[in-house]
Amino acid sequence: MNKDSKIYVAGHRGLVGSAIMRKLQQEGYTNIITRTHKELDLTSQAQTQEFFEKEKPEYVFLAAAKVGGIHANNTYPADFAYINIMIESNVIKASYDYGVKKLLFLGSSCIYPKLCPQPIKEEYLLTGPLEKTNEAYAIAKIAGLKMCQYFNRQYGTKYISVMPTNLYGPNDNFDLETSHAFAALLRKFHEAKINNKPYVEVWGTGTPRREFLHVDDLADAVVYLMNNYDENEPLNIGTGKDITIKELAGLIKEIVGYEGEIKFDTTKPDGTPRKLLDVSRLHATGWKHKIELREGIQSTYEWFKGNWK
Ligand SMILES: NC(=O)C1=CN([C@@H]2O[C@H](COP(=O)(O)OP(=O)(O)OC[C@H]3O[C@@H](n4cnc5c(N)ncnc54)[C@H](OP(=O)(O)O)[C@@H]3O)[C@@H](O)[C@H]2O)C=CC1
Ligand SMILES: C[C@H]1O[C@H](OP(=O)(O)OP(=O)(O)OC[C@H]2O[C@@H](n3cnc4c(=O)[nH]c(N)nc43)[C@H](O)[C@@H]2O)[C@@H](O)[C@@H](O)C1=O
Repeated sequence: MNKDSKIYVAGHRGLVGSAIMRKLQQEGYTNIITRTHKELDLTSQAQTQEFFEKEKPEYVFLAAAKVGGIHANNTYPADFAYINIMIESNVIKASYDYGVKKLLFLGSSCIYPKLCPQPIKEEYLLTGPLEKTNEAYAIAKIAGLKMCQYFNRQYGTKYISVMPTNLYGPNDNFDLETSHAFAALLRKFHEAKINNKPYVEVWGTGTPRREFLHVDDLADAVVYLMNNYDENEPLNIGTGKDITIKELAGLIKEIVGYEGEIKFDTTKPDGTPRKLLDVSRLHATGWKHKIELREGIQSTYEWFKGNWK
């Protein structure tokens, strides 16, 4: 990308899209175009085609999607499959039709089989059954990354796909029903502290292991990869380190300064037992994360206290 290349960030107000915006602006990119969901519904083929025809972006970061935590994924599988497949199909096809030079597609670590060997290498894709709580979303994301590869093969496009681990940071979704674990736990411990609640409820058994990456690191990685990665194979993005949900809850509790108890609600699902990414191919590109988890929790908590309402 040149500093004046026309860059479309789809989903620019979300957790990932807003971090990509900050990164591009910091690095001096001056020609970024955006549309809110209300201005452009990417599930509409007609609206998407019209937008690409008019704007003709040169580079596309596809960070618009229907996203949510374990409960949302498990409750609304039709929405997760339908909306994501529509957005991907429309943006990928319009990018081809209107000559986009390069597109970066955001997948997710949940595309890998539920009981994969750990750490998960990119080649384990489609080698076993998926985790049921997010199967619909995973199927949609697999369709997206495969479609990128098929367009590259048939039409010679330059589409790359990345598979990030669980993300957190500013502009996350803190709704307790639909959010991911990190955001929910940060809010729960904060509210329990200010309301003097005797305990915080953590879903599931606390034994599942997850890998957490700060979204500013993710944005740094995707801008770097847009400029430096051209392979057809999807690339994992993570830290290469994981912890249990119980350990995460303990860390957040400590950083928030909450002194009550933690209770586990085992009526809630655990999801996949472990999904630690193998990041050796990512490291071989020359990129590595910078923000460690403790520091990331601290800065996200500061952001949350100042910005979340
Ligand atoms: N969060 C995570 O832990 C992870 C996220 N990812 C991937 O990163 C990407 C972004 O996720 P994240 O930032 O967390 O999600 P968010 O929910 O924070 O943001 C999604 C964005 O997509 C927009 N959007 C949704 N539907 C439409 C639509 N029909 N038309 C136009 N825009 C739409 C939303 O706009 P609006 O707000 O106006 O509705 C919002 O800006 C996704 O592809 C996700 O799979 C991958 C791994 C982990
Ligand atoms: C990124 C990834 O995110 C999703 O997968 P997930 O990692 O299983 O999602 P999660 O972050 O919501 O939960 C992680 C773990 O944490 C536990 N947990 C404890 N307490 C709370 C809690 O209060 N809220 C939530 N949501 N989970 C909690 C929860 O029970 C589970 O064991 C995919 O659907 C898919 O969208 C995807 O790609």
